[in-house]
Amino acid sequence: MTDIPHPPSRPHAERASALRLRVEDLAVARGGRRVLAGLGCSLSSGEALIVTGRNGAGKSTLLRALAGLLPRLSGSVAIEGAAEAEEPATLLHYLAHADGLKAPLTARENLEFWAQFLGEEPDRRSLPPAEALERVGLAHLSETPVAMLSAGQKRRIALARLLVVFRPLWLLDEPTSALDAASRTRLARLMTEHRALGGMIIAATHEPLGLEDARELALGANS
Ligand SMILES: Nc1ncnc2c1ncn2[C@@H]1O[C@H](COP(=O)(O)OP(=O)(O)OP(=O)(O)O)[C@@H](O)[C@H]1O
Repeated sequence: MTDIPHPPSRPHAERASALRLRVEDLAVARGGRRVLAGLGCSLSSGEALIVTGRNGAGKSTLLRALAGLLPRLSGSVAIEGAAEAEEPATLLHYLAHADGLKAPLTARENLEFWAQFLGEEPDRRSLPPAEALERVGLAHLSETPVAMLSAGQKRRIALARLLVVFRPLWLLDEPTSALDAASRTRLARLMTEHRALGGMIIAATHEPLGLEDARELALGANS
């Protein structure tokens, strides 16, 4: 077990509970073709939004645009209630299709890397890497190089990354990909806990995620 103390509470933690994501008239193109147009939605602390639609409908495109990884043709994405100094990118985690892990490093080392890389604002809701691994049921693989893990185990470490630095907005692209039934149950619990801490979740999925009271944004009618 890694002995890393919980970081102290900071004002950042208090502000997060009053945040609101507001998306207005968003348009995004991929490969020169308009994929999303006139899209609007809003999300407050504790709320979740499920993004659905057929293959190619634009779910990943939406998440990438919200994460600031794709330029907008038009429209706006704002996180209201954040301090001026806080860039939107520092208020969110983006879980992509790729797990973004360093194969030669152990599960624990990967999480320690992310905790140092992302953890510029200590928050009492951030978990030490060892505890984050426990929460995804991988404490026993803490010292195993990621290169030796299965697809589902890697996905669970990528999910543990969300826990080592608290960020209010989770953007999850098919988060259950490669997860077995027990891991899906754990993920549902983690999402419920994140919402209870004042977090917001937008998840693109083809499957039920066990997110209670989540609203749905169905893409694809005109794409
Ligand atoms: N890198 C890219 N370059 C050009 N076009 C792309 C690129 N990635 C996706 N697209 C196109 O953008 C559109 C939306 O793709 P996107 O990946 O957002 O769909 P999706 O709803 O997430 O699909 P899936 O359910 O298959 O994951 C598709 O028509 C796709 O062909």
